Amino acid sequence: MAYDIRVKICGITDAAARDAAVGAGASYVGFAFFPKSPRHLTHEAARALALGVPPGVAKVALVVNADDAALDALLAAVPIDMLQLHGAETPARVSEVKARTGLPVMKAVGLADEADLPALAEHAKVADQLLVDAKPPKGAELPGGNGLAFDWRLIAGRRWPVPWMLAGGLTPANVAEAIRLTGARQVDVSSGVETAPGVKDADRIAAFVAAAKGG
Ligand SMILES: O=C(O)c1ccccc1NCC(=O)[C@H](O)[C@H](O)COP(=O)(O)O
Repeated sequence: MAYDIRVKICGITDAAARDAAVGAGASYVGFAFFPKSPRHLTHEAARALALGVPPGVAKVALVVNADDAALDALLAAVPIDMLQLHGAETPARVSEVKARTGLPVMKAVGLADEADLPALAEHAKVADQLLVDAKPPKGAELPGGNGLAFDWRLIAGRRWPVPWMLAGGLTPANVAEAIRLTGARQVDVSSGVETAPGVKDADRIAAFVAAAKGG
């Protein structure tokens, strides 16, 4: 049976991956703007990729603790539909970014244990969506996109008053079980559809979307 699960393919770095994501039925494509990331894009590269995304597929820009000048420059250069704040942004900063940009904002919150859950509730008061992700290990280079899962039982049965997306260590092999355990209606993947950091694989993207949608 096929389910109405919405999929985001994050960290797209080339046209082949973008087209694979769109062709497979992804609802969102994510572009990363974080220079330490193997998925980092220049504004020029992102603009070219974004212009090839059809209507109906949301273009998400992932930023980390971006200041106003960085956001202004990004949005002047790249046609974006949603911002994903993936750093230590506070709820107040989420509100500021929404007001300044006029774009919907998805706030990523990393989970390792129960102590991390209140941050989700706080951000749910201001963000348009939540990205419920694994907390990066101490000292990690990247605040996300590490291919690590958290214990999905932490959020089983929990709900927030805004749409949310499950992320962290998802793969074509485990995404159906993750959806079953958590009740997620949206899922996000980066590492799990790559052959190497930053190198997306079209077959893995297709397999992930099919597995997520129950097909
Ligand atoms: O992907 C990156 O390199 C990255 C860099 C800085 C902040 C976030 C980053 N990625 C976030 C994601 O790709 C996803 O939204 C999420 O963390 C899941 O990633 P993965 O566990 O690799 O599927």
